[in-house]
Amino acid sequence: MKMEMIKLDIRKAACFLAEGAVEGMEKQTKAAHKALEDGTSKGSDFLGWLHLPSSLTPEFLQDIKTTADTLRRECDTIVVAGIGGSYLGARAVIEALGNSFAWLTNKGENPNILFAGNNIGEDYLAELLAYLKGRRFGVINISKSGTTTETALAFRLLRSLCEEERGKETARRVIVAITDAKKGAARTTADKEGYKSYVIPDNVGGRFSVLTPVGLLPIACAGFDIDLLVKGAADMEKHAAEAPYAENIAEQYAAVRNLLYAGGKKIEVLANFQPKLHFMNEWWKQLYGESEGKELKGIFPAAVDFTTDLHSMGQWLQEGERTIFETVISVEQSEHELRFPHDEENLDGLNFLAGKRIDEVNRMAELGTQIAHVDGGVPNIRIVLPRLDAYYLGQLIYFFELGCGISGNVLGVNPFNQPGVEAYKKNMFALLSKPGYEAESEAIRERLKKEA
Ligand SMILES: O=P(O)(O)OC[C@H]1O[C@](O)(CO)[C@@H](O)[C@@H]1O
Repeated sequence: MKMEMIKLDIRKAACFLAEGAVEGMEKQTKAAHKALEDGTSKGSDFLGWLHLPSSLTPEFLQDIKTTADTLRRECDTIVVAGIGGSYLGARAVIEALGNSFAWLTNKGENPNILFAGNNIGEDYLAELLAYLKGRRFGVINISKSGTTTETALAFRLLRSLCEEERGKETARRVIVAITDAKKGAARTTADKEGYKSYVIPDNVGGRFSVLTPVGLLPIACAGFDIDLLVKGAADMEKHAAEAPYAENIAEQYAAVRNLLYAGGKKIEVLANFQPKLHFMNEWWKQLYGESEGKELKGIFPAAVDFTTDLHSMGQWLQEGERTIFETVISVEQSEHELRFPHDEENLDGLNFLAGKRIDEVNRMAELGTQIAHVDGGVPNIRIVLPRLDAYYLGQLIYFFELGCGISGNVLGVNPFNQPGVEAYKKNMFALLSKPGYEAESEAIRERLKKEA
């Protein structure tokens, strides 16, 4: 199979900017990229993702595959417990590569991968436990900090059911922990129980961790090729390190989005025309949202699935407030071939499409949308993938990560922290009277009384 590089087309965005504006960003963008390479960027303790793809050894990847084989042999269902960066990357890749109806059509060749620990929904958890009862299930418990409430809660429930259903000894073989090297509940339990465990490197933040065991183990468990995924990322890493500005797609993306933002485009809408990319949207939203939304700055990352959402959000996108730009992930080739059917009666008047590839119709929907939105005042960036496979997803992941690091530096924020996430946690713990939060508990109760 011929391997190409994914492409970025910024022409329909650059036409909304002053002539030469993108070229004029070269110095600033290159400096922002260099700050990552030199380790002088804000948040430079968290640059472990930058050369991660090229540093993953065959031995390390083999170890992940061996663990995945054990889980695949011993489980018909694997629950991935994690939230944010501790599950979105794995889910994005698994859904992009998998059959859309995998959980219905699966005849046992692959375990079903389910996700938990990403909400506090009592019904969700109760229904999950009811489903797992009597099944040969295993758990991958993922938490960098090892202290996240949502994940810890799910893990308590899953571990106890797993031990109950499968016995303590088997549970030890089918529970795997991916967490900090030393601290946190997930680490302590894993060491005490003798679970197989992997370390999330200190210098890789959750949202940049998909190419660590956080993403690689669930993806390998689902039966997908992690060697190819990592190769795609490593090839993009090499491209980005060497390419001049005009050809450097991560730099170009970072430059254009910052220019659009400075010109009043406060919202970036990531769009796809393949339903399988829905969770890629979700992963991207966390990556850019947590990295740039701080110090009262940052593009708001929104996302849509087309053509589905053209029938719900299409009106707003076409004629709403002109503060948005669109970034479309475009896939050139689909994996199956299916043609538009002919109908004798032609009641819907669609026989003019009969015999055409459905993909061709989708492509025209994509082009028609681009023309309409650009005419409606929405700058458009296109990212083109030859096909949806592990190799090009690897490229896409690294492209987005690097683009994000560079873009955050251009914006002038620390792209690698997320202090704002603590605010809700602090209030929730105060409301639930967590030991150590006595003063906060009292203050928040007083406040609620006054506001009642
Ligand atoms: O892996 P952890 O430590 O459980 O964190 C999960 C997610 O929660 C956050 O820390 C926010 O609270 C994210 O940055 C992270 O991806």
